[in-house]
Amino acid sequence: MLKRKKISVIGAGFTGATTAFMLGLKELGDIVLLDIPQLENPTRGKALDMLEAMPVVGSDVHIVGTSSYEDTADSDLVIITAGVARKPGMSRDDLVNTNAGIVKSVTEQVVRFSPNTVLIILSNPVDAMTYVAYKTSGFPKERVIGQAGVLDTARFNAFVAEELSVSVDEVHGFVLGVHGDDMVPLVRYSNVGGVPLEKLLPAKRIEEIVQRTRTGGGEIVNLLGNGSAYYAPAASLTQMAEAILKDKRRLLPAIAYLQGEFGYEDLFLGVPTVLGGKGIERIVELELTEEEKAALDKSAQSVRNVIKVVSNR
Ligand SMILES: NC(=O)c1ccc[n+]([C@@H]2O[C@H](COP(=O)([O-])OP(=O)(O)OC[C@H]3O[C@@H](n4cnc5c(N)ncnc54)[C@H](O)[C@@H]3O)[C@@H](O)[C@H]2O)c1
Ligand SMILES: O=C(O)C[C@H](O)C(=O)O
Repeated sequence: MLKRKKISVIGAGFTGATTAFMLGLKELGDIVLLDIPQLENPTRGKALDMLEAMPVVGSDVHIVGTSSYEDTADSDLVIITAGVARKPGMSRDDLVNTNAGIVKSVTEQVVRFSPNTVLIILSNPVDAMTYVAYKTSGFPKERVIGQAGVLDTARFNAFVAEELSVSVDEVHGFVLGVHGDDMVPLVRYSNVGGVPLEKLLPAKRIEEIVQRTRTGGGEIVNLLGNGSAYYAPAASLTQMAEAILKDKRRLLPAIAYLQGEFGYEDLFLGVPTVLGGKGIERIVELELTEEEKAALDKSAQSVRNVIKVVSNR
């Protein structure tokens, strides 16, 4: 019999709990949901509630809630969502000091019990938090990955599908760069059923969709009033988890450590990657126009500015 995969989700708040549930629905493995000791009972309660949903959906997975890192031992994949979320009027970068401390301490505990795991980081500002997890873990670069591009691309795809009234299955966007207002939706590489997007929508409308994508997280923060998005982020984490746990080798945008790729050194940035059993199997370099490269340079600079804050702590 095949051994089930083990997935730990650290942080049992909105994104963590929703992700654990989606992982369960997709029967991707046994799940450990962890939060701080003060929230041990609610965390156990959430996990038990999810476990009781599994017979209804026909998923043979175990789900447990805990505050003890021992329960996460020997995970195949650990997803870090621990940290604070922004409120209206804040930028993701405003969270840097609080979340850097949380991500560092969480990563230390995780790697103690799961030295061979793959890490996916969600906590914001995520490009810099992925850097913190990388430095703290001492893991090889292919096993430390940040989530941004799948979500940013999903937002772009959702807006395009609505605009053209076509299936979301047909829309293939590509959003690279920082998870912030300087992200880079690559319109030239976006298509609908193989037809370049630029042939289907006027440039002005595409630019409006690009702008809405860039500020997509903030749009939800303003609507929610107290917290940030979690359904689409959880779906994005689940897609990445599936690619890794099933060694699917999907070409997805993810935050990866760059050593010369796209002309950047010692930097975590959203780029096209192949995700498979090892984590990041490879980075796919694209040919960029001068304008696209300038936009990616701006993106890289905004990540560097936040990493500087983290490095000087
Ligand atoms: N990268 C992305 O695309 C993306 C998308 C959505 C949210 N986020 C970020 O993810 C983070 C979590 O968002 P959320 O909506 O789930 O927030 P939330 O407040 O609902 O949940 C965060 C959870 O982390 C827990 N936590 C805090 N410190 C911890 C620690 N030391 N150990 C274990 N758990 C700890 C909290 O108790 C809380 O339950 C935020 O930083 C948010 O900005 C990123
Ligand atoms: O916008 C946020 O603060 C949360 C997340 O990064 C998002 O894009 O939804």
